[in-house]
Amino acid sequence: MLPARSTRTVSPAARPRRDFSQLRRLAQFARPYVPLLALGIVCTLFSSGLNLVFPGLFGRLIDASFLRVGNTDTGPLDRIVLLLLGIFALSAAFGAAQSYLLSRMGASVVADLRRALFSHLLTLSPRFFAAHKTGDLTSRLTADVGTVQGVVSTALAQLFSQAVTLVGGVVLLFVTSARLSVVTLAVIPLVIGTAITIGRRIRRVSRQVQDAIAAANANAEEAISGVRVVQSFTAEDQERERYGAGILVSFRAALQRAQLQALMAGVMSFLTFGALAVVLWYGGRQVLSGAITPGHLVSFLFYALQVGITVASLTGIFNQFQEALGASGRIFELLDTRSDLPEASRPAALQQPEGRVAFRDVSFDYGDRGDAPILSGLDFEVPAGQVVALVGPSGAGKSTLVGLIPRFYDVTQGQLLIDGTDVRELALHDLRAHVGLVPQETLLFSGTIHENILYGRPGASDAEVQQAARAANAHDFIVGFPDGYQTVVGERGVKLSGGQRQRVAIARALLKNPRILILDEATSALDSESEALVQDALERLMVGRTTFVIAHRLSTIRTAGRILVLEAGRIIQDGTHETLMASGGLYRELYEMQFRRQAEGAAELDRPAASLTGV
Ligand SMILES: Nc1ncnc2c1ncn2[C@@H]1O[C@H](COP(=O)(O)OP(=O)(O)OP(=O)(O)O)[C@@H](O)[C@H]1O
Repeated sequence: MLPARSTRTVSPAARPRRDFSQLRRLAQFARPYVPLLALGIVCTLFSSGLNLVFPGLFGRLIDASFLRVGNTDTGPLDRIVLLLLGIFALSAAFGAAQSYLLSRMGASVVADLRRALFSHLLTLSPRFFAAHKTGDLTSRLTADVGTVQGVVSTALAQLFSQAVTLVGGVVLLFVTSARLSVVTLAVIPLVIGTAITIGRRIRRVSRQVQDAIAAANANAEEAISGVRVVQSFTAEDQERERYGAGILVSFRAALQRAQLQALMAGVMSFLTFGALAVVLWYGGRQVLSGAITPGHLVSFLFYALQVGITVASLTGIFNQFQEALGASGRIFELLDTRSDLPEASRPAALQQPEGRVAFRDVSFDYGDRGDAPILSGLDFEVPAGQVVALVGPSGAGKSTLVGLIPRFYDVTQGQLLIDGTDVRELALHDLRAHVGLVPQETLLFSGTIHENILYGRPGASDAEVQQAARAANAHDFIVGFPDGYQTVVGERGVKLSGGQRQRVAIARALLKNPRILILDEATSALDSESEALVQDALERLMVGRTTFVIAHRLSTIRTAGRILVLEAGRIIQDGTHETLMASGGLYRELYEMQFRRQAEGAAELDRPAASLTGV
């Protein structure tokens, strides 16, 4: 949730300005579709203009027929009805064209808005995603943008046609009978006043509804993606309650909104039809006194009805706009969020880096805890091509350290240099193009194995994909599937085993061919054959690259060119396996503990993770 989002207060003077700027921003999204909009407006003018003709014709129809009882000449009546039919047909055709054109514009604007929002989300940093729940973000992409869509397409179309009808209707009211018009229009300030007062409250509550739905969505998203954990802890009731509580909040807010909308509709309806009754009474007296004909009164009533319906539906549209302003506020809030990883205005070039990495007196904290920094005083240099194993207790800061290299976070103090250039001076895209990442929890995207490997370098040939898969020891198991490389892996790769997923991820990294590699070795159980295949693939992947391994396996640690031992965010030992074993200290302790466990053959404990990085 964004901090203080729903409780933010806006001074009354600031609100209209903000509303206006939001509308202007929405309008900017509509700019490419101005021709469509213009054509839509022309159709609206015709369709609504034609609709304004018929009350006048109705009046003439009355005077030409009902008041001439006994007259056998039906010519005038026939002509008027034919004219009416023609007008209705034309108006319907223009109305349909208008509806299509403006809806098309709305759908286009909304598609652009969704694309812009998603594309912007992808530029935001891990810090942002750590602070926002996925469900809340997807809710903005779906529910909020959907609300805006309603307005941009249908409500906008209605707004134009109602505006034309309103202006035209009022003019024609005066033409038909100025006196009656004054009586009718006296009610309009009341209508507008009500619309503004209640509308404002509707908007506030609408935002509460959207906020509550987003929060509930976020819970649902977590529970669904972690459904195995939920089920294994038989925590279904707890999750039901949590989601139910969120939905209750949104339900209550929605009820409040419905009450306000109902109140608005009721008041509007009474004001409109009450005014009509008054007109009927006053107009009837004028007909009786012979001041106007019955046809005139009928025309007037139709115009008044049109104007009344228009005013009432305009207030409905006004409501919709209020809702959409609430939703677009939430959308623009996201679009306005800037990444906390500023891009250099003139980035240094990084075409074919060697892959030297240097930490210069680096300190780092996540900025959310006031106490000691997570990393402090890191000062070391890794020559190109060296394999560095990071070892240390859980929470020592190993993952945090490697996360600084692709700039998921910026150092709080000091400098991180690649080939002598501060990473903050490089274009983020260039930097990351040269850094490969094989995380512990391999994430594959739903799609085929081929697509997942190709992710490493879109545009690579089939032969290159296969070559990478072979080097990653993945080719054999892939061709063993009936669909081979076209096998669909399921969401997050669930249809593959842990070891298979890792090897696909290694193939993906091989295809990317980065100069710098970050490897978080998996701690999850792999049988020894699978582990040997993964290990073999990893060794091939590391060749010739500067590699940082968060090492859990004895074999990796022994063969690493260098070992850095981290404790509480500081490097306390730096050397090779042999030198560190010789000098004693934390490394030897961790190593011996693990070795002992392995020697004891304790099946559950013999995984290196338990001792070298997990104590
Ligand atoms: N996104 C985050 N926001 C705030 N604090 C974090 C974040 N990620 C990690 N931390 C904190 O930073 C510290 C170091 O965590 P880190 O994940 O780097 O340790 P680690 O050595 O990799 O541990 P492990 O071996 O258990 O994975 C921990 O105290 C952790 O709580």
